[in-house]
Formats: sequence, C-alpha cells, structure tokens
Amino acid sequence: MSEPADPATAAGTLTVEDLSVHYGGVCAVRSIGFTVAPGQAVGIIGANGAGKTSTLKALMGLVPRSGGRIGFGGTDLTRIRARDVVRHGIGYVPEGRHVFPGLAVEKNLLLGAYARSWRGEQTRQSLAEVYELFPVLGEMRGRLAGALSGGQQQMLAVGRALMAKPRLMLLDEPSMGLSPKLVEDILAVLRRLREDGLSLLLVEQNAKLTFEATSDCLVMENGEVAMTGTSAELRDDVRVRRIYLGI
Ligand SMILES: Nc1ncnc2c1ncn2[C@@H]1O[C@H](COP(=O)(O)OP(=O)(O)OP(=O)(O)O)[C@@H](O)[C@H]1O
Repeated sequence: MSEPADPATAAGTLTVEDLSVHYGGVCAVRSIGFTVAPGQAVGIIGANGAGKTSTLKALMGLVPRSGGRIGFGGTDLTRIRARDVVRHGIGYVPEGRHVFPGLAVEKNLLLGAYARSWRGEQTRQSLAEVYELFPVLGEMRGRLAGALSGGQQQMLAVGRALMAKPRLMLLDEPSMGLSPKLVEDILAVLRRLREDGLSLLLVEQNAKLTFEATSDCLVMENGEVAMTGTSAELRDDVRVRRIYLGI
C-alpha cells in the first residue's frame, strides 16, 4: 500500500456523519456527527456508558460501524483497514495506559513507529522529539516500562502514539486514575501538542480538564450527541455544571 500524504505537512479535517455502533442488540452510538479541523482540539464528555470509547474505537476501525461516514483529509476511513488507519495520520491512545511492561521504555516507543514503513533516520527523529517532549522517558529509556509510575506510563502511551507522527490524536481518558498533579502534567502535554499543530479529539469523564484542553466540546448521553458548543459555553451551562462539574 502506498504511503499517504506526509502527515507532518498535510492538513486534514476529520468529518464524522451519522456514525452508529451496535454491539448485537445494544446501540452504543446513535447517528452522531461532528468535525475536527486541522489544529482544533475537540472534547467529548459524558457519563459511563455514554458511547465515548465506542466512538473512538469506531474511528480507528476497532469495532464494526453499523452506519455512517468518516472522512479524514480526503480519505474515506471506512474503507481503510484498522491496522492502516495510523498510516493516514491518526494516533490513538486507548483508555488504561497500555504499555508493554516487560519491554524497555525505548522498545515500547519503537513499537509505535512500526506502523509506518520508515527508514531509521525518521524513527530516530521521532524518538528525539518524544524525548524532548517527555525528558523523563529519555532518562528511563533502558528501564522496563512496568517499572514506571502510572503517570509515566501514560506519558509513554502518548509518546508511543506520537512516534508515528500523527496529525490528529485520539485520546481516551488520559487523566483516569492520575493524581491532581499528574492531571496538570497531562494538561500541559495536551497544550504542547496543540502548539505543535496537532488536532486533538479528547474523550474524558474529567469535564474540567476537557474544558481547559479544548476549544469545542460534545456532550454524549445514551449514545447520542446531547449538546455541542464551545468549551467556554458548555463550562458555563447550568445543566453541564450540575451534571458534569458537580457545581
Ligand atoms: N464489547 C461490547 N459488547 C457489548 N456492549 C458493549 C461493548 N462495549 C461497550 N458496550 C456498551 O456500549 C455502551 C457504550 O459503551 P462505551 O464504553 O462506548 O461508553 P463510554 O462512554 O466510553 O463509557 P466509560 O466512560 O465507562 O468508558 C454501554 O452501554 C456499554 O455497556
């Protein structure tokens, strides 16, 4: 398969229309639509079971879509095999800090580059960029990933996705289970990624973090988009404040 346009330079808008996901008789996502423009950071908040994770998995082709269209920078993603989505410039950090605990930090990072058919120099450049963003990973490059703290493992999971130089990063609950200090660190990383021009689609139960990290948000309830708006508008909405911010 030919390599898609250079993800470092090509712009891409994610366009989701009428996307649905069913698990047997359970409708997890019901005809949702939204866009993420180049450099834009969009958040999806919602309670447990609202359909947030299923949405991200459907974008990555990891669960069957029962309807809808997904475009990214001129490519119809519904026609792309799951293992090739990353070659089109989409990175994915799944829920739950998935690292390979028995492999060294650097080996974990190199696995993130295998999805691209690159020569050594590009991989070395990606590694240098990840170590610049997360100096602690550089310092611990020879250590087993299982020896890292929870927050460091989350940084490693983000770093691994960055190794393939995405234009758009999907992040599923990156702050889950982290202390308030580490949540601040995650926020700083998200800000830095935006400054570097990445588009972000951030799924979170932590609405406060989401409103700080994004410009626009969707609220998902029972598989549907219940509300949309700028993050500032939603942060000030009475219902959102009551249900998702608890104030
Ligand atoms: N593999 C599966 N098989 C059957 N039902 C599933 C499966 N995965 C999710 N569901 C159901 O789909 C619905 C949406 O789940 P999903 O995980 O997408 O929600 P979520 O908003 O990400 O929730 P959480 O914040 O708890 O991760 C829920 O009713 C869930 O029980």
